[in-house]
Amino acid sequence: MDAAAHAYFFGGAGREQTLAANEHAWCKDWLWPRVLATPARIDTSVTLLGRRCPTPWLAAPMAHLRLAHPQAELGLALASAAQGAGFVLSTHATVALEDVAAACRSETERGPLWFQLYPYGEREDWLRLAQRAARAGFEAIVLTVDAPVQQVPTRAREAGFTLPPAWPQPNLPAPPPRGTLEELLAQALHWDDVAWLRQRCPLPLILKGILHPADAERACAQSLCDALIVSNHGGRVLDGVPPTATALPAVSAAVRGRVPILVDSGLRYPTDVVQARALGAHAVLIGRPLLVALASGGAAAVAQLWRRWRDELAATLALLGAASLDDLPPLHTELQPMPAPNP
Ligand SMILES: Cc1cc2nc3c(=O)[nH]c(=O)nc-3n(C[C@H](O)[C@H](O)[C@H](O)COP(=O)(O)O)c2cc1C
Ligand SMILES: O=C(O)C(=O)c1ccccc1
Repeated sequence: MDAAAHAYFFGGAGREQTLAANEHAWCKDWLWPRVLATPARIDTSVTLLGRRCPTPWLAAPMAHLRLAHPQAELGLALASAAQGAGFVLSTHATVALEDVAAACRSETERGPLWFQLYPYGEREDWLRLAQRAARAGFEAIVLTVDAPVQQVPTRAREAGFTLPPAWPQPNLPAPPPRGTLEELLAQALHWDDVAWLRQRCPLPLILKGILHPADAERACAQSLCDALIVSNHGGRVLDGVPPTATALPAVSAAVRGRVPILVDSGLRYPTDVVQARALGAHAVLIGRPLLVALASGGAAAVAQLWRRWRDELAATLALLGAASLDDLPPLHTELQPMPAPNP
């Protein structure tokens, strides 16, 4: 991949403080292992929106994957489906959503297949695209709400990143705003737009990009979503916002079990998934590690990554004495330093 594309994929907003903090924040609480308690069998599955998922992770929606590898979104989706991982297709994908759904259909042990929606154009344009995704076989719409205004990552700007001419983007609801601030502000989504879409959307609606517990409370109180994703967009939108590991417990407390919570940004090891789970998330999305795999070896490398993650998650659970993710104790109570037991 060329240097400018690399800067686009791996960069963040501003001075990349949030980008850096995301990864570190997953290692704040210690995992307390249990000995002589190894389960005979480990189950890595979770239940999400009434569906059994073989693994607790999905590939995060990422734009323009053809820049990373010619197999692009098709390779990432197929390898994910084959390894029991979920996949979220970006509005800015370089492959038609129908082709992605068709490629995944024959995988029997696949994870959830969701479509990420950027609400360009008019409300009817968003709805038409959601209906198209439903017809193709997608199982939910992920509405990204955290990036009404977004700039190209600092290092990508410095590297002069631009998309090649005639770049394929077959799933746009309408032409995206060209990028003047006035245009972006005028097109920004508001709560009443979410309510409008939710009433008409043929699929479960998931809000992506919640960090503030008050926003989570509002989404739940007004029944505006079927699930929400705690995300800071991998540190790409507003530098200086908290890492998601910091926001997650507060969001989880605000949600009070009303909807399932997913989280992304900075998860790099299966142990981070255990931390996320213990802090209140039901499942996670993984972004850039999959880009590394896709760019280095296409679908085969992605499949290898997911297999390694599943093995490592199973090993982690075994060492914690948990037979499944449902069997884990909550981190912040049981795994904080505890008073020494009486001798
Ligand atoms: C290159 C790139 C493109 C992205 N494109 C989108 C997108 O089109 N839609 C979206 O909702 N999020 C997009 N994201 C954000 C990811 O879905 C996700 O929130 C983030 O990458 C997770 O953090 P991680 O990369 O640290 O795992 C993108 C992220 C990257 C790195
Ligand atoms: O780069 C991104 O993170 C992203 O979400 C995006 C937004 C608009 C166009 C392409 C990607």
